[in-house]
Amino acid sequence: MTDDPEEGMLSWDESVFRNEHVFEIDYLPETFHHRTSQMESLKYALRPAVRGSRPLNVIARGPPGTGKTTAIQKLFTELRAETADVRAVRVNCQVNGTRYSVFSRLFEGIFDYEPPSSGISFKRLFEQVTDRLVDDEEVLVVALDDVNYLFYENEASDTLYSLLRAHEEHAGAKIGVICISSDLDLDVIEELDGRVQSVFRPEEVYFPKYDEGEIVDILQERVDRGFHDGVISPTVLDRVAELTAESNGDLRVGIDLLRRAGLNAEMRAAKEVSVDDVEEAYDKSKFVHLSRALRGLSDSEAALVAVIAEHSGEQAGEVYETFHEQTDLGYTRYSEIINKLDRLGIIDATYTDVDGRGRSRELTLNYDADAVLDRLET
Ligand SMILES: Nc1ncnc2c1ncn2[C@@H]1O[C@H](COP(=O)(O)OP(=O)(O)OP(=O)(O)O)[C@@H](O)[C@H]1O
Repeated sequence: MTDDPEEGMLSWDESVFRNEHVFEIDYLPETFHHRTSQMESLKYALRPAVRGSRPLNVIARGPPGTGKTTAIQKLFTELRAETADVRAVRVNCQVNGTRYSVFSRLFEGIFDYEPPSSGISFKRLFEQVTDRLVDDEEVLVVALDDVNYLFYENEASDTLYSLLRAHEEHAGAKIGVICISSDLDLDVIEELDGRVQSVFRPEEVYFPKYDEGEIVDILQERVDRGFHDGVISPTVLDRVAELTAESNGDLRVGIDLLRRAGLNAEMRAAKEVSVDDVEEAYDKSKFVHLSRALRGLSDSEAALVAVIAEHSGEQAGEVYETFHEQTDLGYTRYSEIINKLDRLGIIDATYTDVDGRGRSRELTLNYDADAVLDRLET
């Protein structure tokens, strides 16, 4: 025992973290446990590409934070290492929500530079992509990540039609498509046009929620890489896993919790993370899904979220007046945005009977208004 009050405290140049980078959003984990069968199914679908044939199409579905993107990234890295004759390109549809921008990203993935910003027609963009594939005898594997966003923008059928029928326009073009969706209410096949349904016969790969034991396993690995020994006790890790499981099993919550709890411990100059550090961190970490959904919104969509935050529980007609004053947008666009926000789970838009005026939609915010407004500002 010592009376030194500094005992057990972090000094200025010390950190609880061994490698904070492993908690960042774009960190690709080296080990990927509990996804063996999904990886096998995806490999089975992509195997023909390695032999120079068109791969099988795939729909990968599962709730947020269950490893879908990670699986594709790992697979694409392996594919690229295996052969130079396959181009594997992942397109983030939350950011590229139209057929044109999806093809711009494919162009970039194939040519390694962006298409001319002066704007070329879609037809020209499409031709350049397919010409190059045929000339170089390359197979293209496209992962449409967060494909649900293409559906919200009514761009899904056109995009898939162009990809899946590319060989009809340009003989010899070989393209396989992996659609990744975290919207479990979206029936991808059902919502496509008949002309697309007839050519899109995907293999289905499901990513279930991780259970608490699996979460502990996966996070233990992150803890070992990210923190110094003894910083996270088993009790603390169990609490992190419990809170992650409560947040729909979204692993992003657990990873964010570990990082924030580590920062909280450092704030106290403590060498160990306590359960209180975790509880405090959870006030912010529980909103990672919300933050991600808000980040992908356009200005007018974000404007409507802000209006609904101030008018939660009101009828769509009343909310429209405020929205229209602020943005000058018409009712059709307004309705489209409501549908998108509803499908993203940011709001609930439910039909109710209004006295004497028939049925109208009531708009309710699904999150705490201050939490939403804070995140819209940053
Ligand atoms: N089995 C696993 N092992 C290690 N890390 C994992 C595993 N599964 C997921 N992760 C981590 O969890 C986070 C979320 O994973 P990922 O982005 O792959 O989920 P997703 O299913 O694509 O989510 P969304 O549908 O919201 O896009 C990432 O940081 C990823 O590194």
